[in-house]
Amino acid sequence: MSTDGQSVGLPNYNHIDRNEFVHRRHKNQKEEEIIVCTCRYDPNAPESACGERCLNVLTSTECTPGYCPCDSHCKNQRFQKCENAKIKLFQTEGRGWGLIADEDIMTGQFIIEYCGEVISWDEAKKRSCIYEAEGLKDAYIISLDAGESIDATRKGSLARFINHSCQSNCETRKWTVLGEVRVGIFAKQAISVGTELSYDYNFEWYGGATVRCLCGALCCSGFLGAKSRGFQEANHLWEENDDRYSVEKVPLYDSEEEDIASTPEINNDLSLVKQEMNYSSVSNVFDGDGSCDALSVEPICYIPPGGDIVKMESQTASEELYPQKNAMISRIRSNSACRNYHIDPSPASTRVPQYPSGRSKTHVRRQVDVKTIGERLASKEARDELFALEEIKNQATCQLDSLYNEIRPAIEEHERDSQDHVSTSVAEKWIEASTNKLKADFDLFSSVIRNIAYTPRKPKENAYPKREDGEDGTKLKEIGGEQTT
Ligand SMILES: C[S@@+](CC[C@H](N)C(=O)[O-])C[C@H]1O[C@@H](n2cnc3c(N)ncnc32)[C@H](O)[C@@H]1O
Repeated sequence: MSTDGQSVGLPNYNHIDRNEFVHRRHKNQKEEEIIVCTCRYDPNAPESACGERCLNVLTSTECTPGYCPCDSHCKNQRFQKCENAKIKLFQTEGRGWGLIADEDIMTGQFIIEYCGEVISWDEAKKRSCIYEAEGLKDAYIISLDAGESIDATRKGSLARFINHSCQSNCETRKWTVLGEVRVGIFAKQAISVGTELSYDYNFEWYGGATVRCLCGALCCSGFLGAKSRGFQEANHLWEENDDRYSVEKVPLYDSEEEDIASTPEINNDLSLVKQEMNYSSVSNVFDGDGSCDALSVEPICYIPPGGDIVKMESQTASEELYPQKNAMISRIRSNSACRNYHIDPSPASTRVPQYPSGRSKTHVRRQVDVKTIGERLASKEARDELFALEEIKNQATCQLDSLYNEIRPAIEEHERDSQDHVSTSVAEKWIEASTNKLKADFDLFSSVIRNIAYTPRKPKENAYPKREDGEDGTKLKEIGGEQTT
């Protein structure tokens, strides 16, 4: 990467290429936790070395060096080997620094890791207060999960300079690397050299500042976080020609403006915000993640000089403590696994319901009782045919279930991110397994019907198991009576 010779005015931060753990040590990955894929390197097929079909890739986990069967050919160690795309720092108009592609980038390509200090959530809140008090305007904290965040304010990789866009060309994804979750920036689409990189911060807005978004996209929502529920509930957005109220003053924090408190009143020509708000600075915590890439903003806290942290529950409280300023913290609403493959989630999630904990429910189907039906048929050929077809059906069901479990994280992630396409290889695998299952079902059921209709039955007394009612007619009812519980 290069800075185009423009290091003057660069923010003061330390450049790092690896996360630094502040409140704990990096996990020591135990040998039994290492997942070894089944790929075999074939010099004639480069994709064989941990490409799209690699089990680890499918679960957003990097292969562990020394354990991958493809050894040095393994292509699934992009974070570890810093296989970054060529990118360049540049100065935007009004949004501070940004990054542009310094080469053509392919869809799905890993661009760079979002590195910083890994801190606890409490520490993130504390720091955001401090940054706020120090007057820092830009937010660099992203949340990893409910307990931890990455703060790239003081130490970080170049990913910290990627700006938000409502029509982004990148996304953040979480990957497990050597036992730790890491966040990477990936291309959502092909990106030509010279194009600015951006991702959707997906701010969740809980109150406080309204920050004008300067992404310039046609579909721009006007403010950072404007699409979030919190923002929409708190700020009535006025439709064109809606003149029930005239709004004279719509104070906004514009990221271009140096001194927010001295910003003149602005007549906002985008969506008019009903209520008057104080100018405020965005506290410097944000998130970047995949899809996701959600930047959530919530009121944080105020540290009285020498005092304890006070949680700001409402704007009123914050106004008292920080006249003209509201502290906010933002976090990624991030994926647990990335979208390395794309699949329509609906059939799978319908097929395998989940407990709230995320554990799969066993999907119980009351099946046609092939054994009972077979035992009651007089013809051995008919019985053998039924049992053989039942076996094929069971195998197809097992295959589909294990495939589903294999790619479940991705499917769930896909559901959250509403991706509109899936990778061909996974889609093909899924379609093949589903088709096999449907065909096996069909073959079995049609064989049952055919044999019941055309095969002589054993005399009632020899029938097994003995039925209470002993009526042959019940068998046809059973066949048609498959139901799901
Ligand atoms: C992670 S930093 C991005 C890098 C930043 N531009 C810099 O110079 O360091 C996030 C901050 O950039 C600014 N920003 C990013 N995208 C923006 C946008 N679309 N509109 C307005 N400000 C934006 C906001 O101040 C935000 O808090």
